[in-house]
Amino acid sequence: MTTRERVVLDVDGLRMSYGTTEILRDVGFRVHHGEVVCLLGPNGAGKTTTLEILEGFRMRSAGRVEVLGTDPAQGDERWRARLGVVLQSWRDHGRWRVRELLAHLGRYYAPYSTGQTIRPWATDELIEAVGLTPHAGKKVRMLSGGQRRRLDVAVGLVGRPELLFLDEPTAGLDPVARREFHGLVESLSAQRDTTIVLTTHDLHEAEKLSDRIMILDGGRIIADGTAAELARSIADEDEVRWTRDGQRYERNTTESTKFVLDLFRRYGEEIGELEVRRASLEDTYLTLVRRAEAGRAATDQPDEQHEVTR
Ligand SMILES: Nc1ncnc2c1ncn2[C@@H]1O[C@H](COP(=O)(O)OP(=O)(O)OP(=O)(O)O)[C@@H](O)[C@H]1O
Repeated sequence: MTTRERVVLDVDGLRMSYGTTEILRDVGFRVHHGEVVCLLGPNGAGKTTTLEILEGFRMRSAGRVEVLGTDPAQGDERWRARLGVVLQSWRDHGRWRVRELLAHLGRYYAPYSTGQTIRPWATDELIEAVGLTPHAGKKVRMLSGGQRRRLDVAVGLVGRPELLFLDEPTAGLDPVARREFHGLVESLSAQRDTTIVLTTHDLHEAEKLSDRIMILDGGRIIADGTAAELARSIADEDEVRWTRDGQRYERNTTESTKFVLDLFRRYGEEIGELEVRRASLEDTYLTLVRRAEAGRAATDQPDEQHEVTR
């Protein structure tokens, strides 16, 4: 078995209720070593709940969950040290300075170093990787929102995790910070050592970063595949548009590459303004969620919600 085939996350029949409200009804998926998987879904679909269950922070109502071969409900410190978590909400360490905080948190991971993975990540190197070098000596409460988010990411990475959970990691980041964060995820993913599960509402980000996209809606995974596979599931035709002799043409085809090749063979340089358009991830996402919601509309009854603490 290659490492790429190793199952890192194995979820089957996962259910979760808050009081009488069932949030997750039947969630199932697998994630393999080295994959970057993005969990999409409308507000309130249960993405954070799912991540919290996988991270061992929240107890599920039913179903089978294995994370790095362990049920998170029984995960010990050694298991936890192999995970990195970037939560949606900030847990305050306002009085700490950035470098001190990361060095302090890093010490927890030192006993879990292995021959292959030196833990923790060297503090200044990590600070550099998340673009916080100019702010390394600042108190956390003096950081801007985006700088805090970078620190959140550093906290998630300090133990050089095998499996990294990122809950809306780029919320609040400016375009430059967002681009840098994407570079960081891409470099982690290129090494194929870190498996990454992230949630985002930025579909461009999802498409750019992930090997696979899962859409959670109505308590179930309603789609699971690459962005191209999901697009094919709603429309198996691409739209080809071109101009010739000042005239505009349009054609839908399932074999756009062959079609364009034939077009050039026939008309060569007469062809101008060629465009091949596949359903975007946004088109696909909206169609799949609308379809799923339409399917449920007749049967769903709104429930009362009760707060449940961890
Ligand atoms: N502690 C809690 N007690 C009761 N209900 C909760 C609790 N936490 C979350 N919920 C409810 O569970 C549902 C799913 O919440 P969750 O935060 O998992 O969704 P999400 O998909 O991450 O949403 P978003 O995209 O808005 O972050 C929501 O309806 C939310 O109100």
